[in-house]
Amino acid sequence: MATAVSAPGKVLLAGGYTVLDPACRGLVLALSARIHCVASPSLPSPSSPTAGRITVRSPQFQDAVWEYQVSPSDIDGAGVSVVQTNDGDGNPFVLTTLKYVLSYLSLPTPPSTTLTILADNPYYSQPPPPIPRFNNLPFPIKSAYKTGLGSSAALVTSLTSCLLLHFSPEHDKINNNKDGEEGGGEGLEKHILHNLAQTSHCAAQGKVGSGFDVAAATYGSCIYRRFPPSLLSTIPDPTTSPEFTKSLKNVINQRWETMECDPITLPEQIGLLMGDVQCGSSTPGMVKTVLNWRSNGGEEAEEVWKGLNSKNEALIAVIQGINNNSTDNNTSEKEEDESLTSHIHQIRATIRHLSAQTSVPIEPPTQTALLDSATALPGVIGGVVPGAGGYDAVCFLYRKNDGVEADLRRFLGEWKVENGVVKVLELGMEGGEGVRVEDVKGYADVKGYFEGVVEL
Ligand SMILES: Nc1ncnc2c1ncn2[C@@H]1O[C@H](COP(=O)(O)OP(=O)(O)OP(=O)(O)O)[C@@H](O)[C@H]1O
Ligand SMILES: C[C@@](O)(CCOP(=O)(O)O)CC(=O)O
Repeated sequence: MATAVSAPGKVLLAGGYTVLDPACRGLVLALSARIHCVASPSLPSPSSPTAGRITVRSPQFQDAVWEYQVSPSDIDGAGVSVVQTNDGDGNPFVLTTLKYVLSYLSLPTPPSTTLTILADNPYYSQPPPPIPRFNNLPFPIKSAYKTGLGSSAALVTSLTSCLLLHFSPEHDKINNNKDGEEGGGEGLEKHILHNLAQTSHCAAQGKVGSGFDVAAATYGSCIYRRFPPSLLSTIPDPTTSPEFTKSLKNVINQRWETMECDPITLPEQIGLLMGDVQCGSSTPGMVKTVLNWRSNGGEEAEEVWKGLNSKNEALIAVIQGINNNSTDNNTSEKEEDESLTSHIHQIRATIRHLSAQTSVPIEPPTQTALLDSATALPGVIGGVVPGAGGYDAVCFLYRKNDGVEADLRRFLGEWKVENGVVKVLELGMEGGEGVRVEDVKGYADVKGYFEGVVEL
C-alpha cells in the first residue's frame, strides 16, 4: 500500500528577522504550492538487500535519486545508521529526515521502500506557460532558481509525515483536531509531526532558523511565535551519542508550550499575488549581519527592533479586526484598505531604516520602486519584500474588485528586472489545513514519475 502526503509552502508577510526573537510574532501565510511525498514498497532488486533499503527520488530534476542503506547503530542508543550508497550529490534534508524519523520510530531495518517527491511548479523559476503539473526541469536541483517559498521546509514536513504514517501501522491519518483539544480524535498528532519536522529541518540546515516555515507547512497560515531555541540544543549528536534516541523522543513527545501558531487568514475580499523577481538572495548571510547589528547596537538598535515588532503587531491586529467585523458594515472597504495600506507603509519604512543601519538589502531600492509603483494602482493595497527580503520575490495584497488582479498582473509582466520581467507565481493563500494526506489515485496523470515501485 502506498502512502501520500503533501505540505504547503509559505510567505512571511510580516516579521522578517524579528520572528527569530521568541518575544516577537510573525504573520506567515501558507500557500497552495505544495511538496508531495509518496511512499511505496520498492520493486525487488537482485543487487540490493530487501530490508533497510530506502530510495528517494525527485524525478522532476536531473540526477535526483538518493539510495540509502539503513541499519542499527554500533552504539546502543545512538541514531539509526543511514548511509547513502549511490554516487553523486547528497541531499542533507532527505538524509537528516530519514535518520531522525527512523530513530524516533526505532526502526533500524525498514522494509525496502521508495519515496517519490513531487514539487508544485511555483517553488522554482519556470519557463513560460503552458507547463504541465510537476513540470520537469532539465537540470539538478542545485541549479534551479528558488522563489523563496520554503521548499526545504515543505519537503521535510511532507517526508516526515509520510514516513511516520507509512511505517506506523496504528495510524493511517493525521489528527486535524487542534493540538491539545480534549477528546482529541484519531490519527497521528500534529504536534509530533511538527516537532520532528522542525528538529530534522534545523539539524539539516546546520542552524536554528525561527521555524515559521515548518510551522506553516504543518499547521497552515498562522501568527507564529518561535519555540525556545535551547530546546533543540539538548539533543546530542545522532551518530556518536548513546543518549540521542532517548533525548530525541523526549523533545519530540513534549508540547512546546511557548511556541504559538494561532490560525489567521486574509480577509475574504483581499487577494494575495506573488511575483518572482528571478534574482535570488543569500538568507544566512543577511540574518547573521542583522543579528550582529542588534547584539552590538545598544539601545538604538533595540528601539528599532521593538518599533518594527509593534508595527507588525499593529498590522496583525488590523487584519484580525477586519476578519472579526466582516459582518458589520460600520467600516467601509475604503477605510479598511487605507488602514492596511498605511500599516504596510509603516512596516516598510522601518525595514528600510533597518536596511540602511545594517547595509543589508532587505528592501533594496529596486524593490522599493516596484512596490511603490504597484501600490499606486487602483485596488492594490500594498506590497512587501517578504521574509528575509532581498531579491527573491515580492508579495502584494489587493482588493478583489473587478479588474484589479488583471491590472496588477499586467503591470508586473511589464516591470523590468535584471533577468527579464516579474513573473507572477501561480498560487494562492491557504487557510489552516497545513500538512494533509493525499489520495494516491491523484497522481495517475504523472505515473511516469513513479519508477521502481510495486504499485501506486
Ligand atoms: N523537489 C525537491 N526534491 C528534493 N529536495 C529538494 C527539493 N526542493 C528542495 N529540496 C532541498 O531543499 C534545498 C533548498 O533549501 P533552502 O532552504 O535553500 O531553500 P528554500 O527552503 O526553498 O528557501 P527559503 O527558505 O528561502 O524559502 C535543496 O538544496 C534540496 O536539498
Ligand atoms: C530572516 C528570517 O526571519 C526570515 C527568512 O524568511 P525567508 O526564508 O526569506 O522567507 C529568518 C527566519 O525567521 O528563520
